[in-house]
Amino acid sequence: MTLLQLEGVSVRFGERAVVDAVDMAVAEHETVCVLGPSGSGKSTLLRVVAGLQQVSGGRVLLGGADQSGVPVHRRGVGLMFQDHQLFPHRDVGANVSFGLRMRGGGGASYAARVAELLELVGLPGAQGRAVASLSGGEQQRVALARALAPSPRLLMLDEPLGQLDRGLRERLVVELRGLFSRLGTTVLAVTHDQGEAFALADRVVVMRDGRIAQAGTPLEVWQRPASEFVARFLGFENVVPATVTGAVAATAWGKVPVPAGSPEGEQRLLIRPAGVVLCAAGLRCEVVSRTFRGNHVALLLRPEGGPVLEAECGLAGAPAVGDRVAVTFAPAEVVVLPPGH
Ligand SMILES: Nc1ncnc2c1ncn2[C@@H]1O[C@H](COP(=O)(O)OP(=O)(O)OP(=O)(O)O)[C@@H](O)[C@H]1O
Repeated sequence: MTLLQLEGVSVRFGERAVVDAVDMAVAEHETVCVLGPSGSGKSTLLRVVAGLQQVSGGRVLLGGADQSGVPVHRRGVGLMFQDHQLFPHRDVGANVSFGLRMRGGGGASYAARVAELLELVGLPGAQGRAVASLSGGEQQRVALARALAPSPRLLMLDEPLGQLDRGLRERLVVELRGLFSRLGTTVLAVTHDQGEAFALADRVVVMRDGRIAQAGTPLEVWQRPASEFVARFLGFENVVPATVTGAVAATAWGKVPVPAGSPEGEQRLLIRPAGVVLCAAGLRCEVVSRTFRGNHVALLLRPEGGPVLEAECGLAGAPAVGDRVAVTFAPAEVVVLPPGH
């Protein structure tokens, strides 16, 4: 069942279309992350769904009902912003119950519900704590409890973990995913951090200049970026012009095998770092840098021809900076990118 449907939604500020004829759907119980560089229109899209931003064209439907003219508080959506917007002078309990008061209802039941929500977000018994005494991560949990309090049919998160340090973000993202799947929450999140989006989402939507550049599962988008823009946005740097003939592409790095059925002719080629394989004989390179990344080593190589290459190798036997190595290319990690963009 589709919960949220955007049909040709546009938002123009003056001449400029910040959101440009976007079609998008979010199914019930699904988590969709909108991903894109700063200024690509992500927040504007969320604001449209929430009813905080008028559309210049198109429709927003929630549960099949057109939302034009429906005010924010009648849409049944929960919002959590980057700067969590907690009331600094109220305690945790008051901040969470604010979410319930907005909806109205019995005061007596608040205490039990607040306790339940704090339990849910991993802050049991924190009702009486001052907001100012909480760490950034704890404040984020309170903001989440507040957003979840009225049981919104759609929870919207804008850069939910934006200000937290990386370690904490990685932990919270796993917790959030578990929580949303337990609660069956439908989530629309926006972030510019692809790691966060990929960890959280069932489906990601990559935006560029107000348009959807690609939509798909994290795996689909990661494995088959639809354009050079998406590939580079995901952090892939090994992209070069190539002439594809059959199963081989001629590039500045020499001949590179491509997957069977790849389009022929003048193309752009992406080689994921895992596809740049150290070997005894092949394209000769010098190791410019190496970075430990937990379970592998990321290498930057300067080949004898062509631009620098990003490669990956195992921890054991990783070459040192300045070493001379040779590489070949694994076709499974090579993608012929569609032209344009
Ligand atoms: N009220 C407004 N009036 C004019 N321009 C606006 C307004 N709101 C947003 N914009 C512009 O629209 C563009 C998209 O903004 P938006 O906040 O949606 O992008 P974003 O992808 O969420 O970026 P970020 O990741 O930096 O938050 C930006 O260039 C912004 O300056």
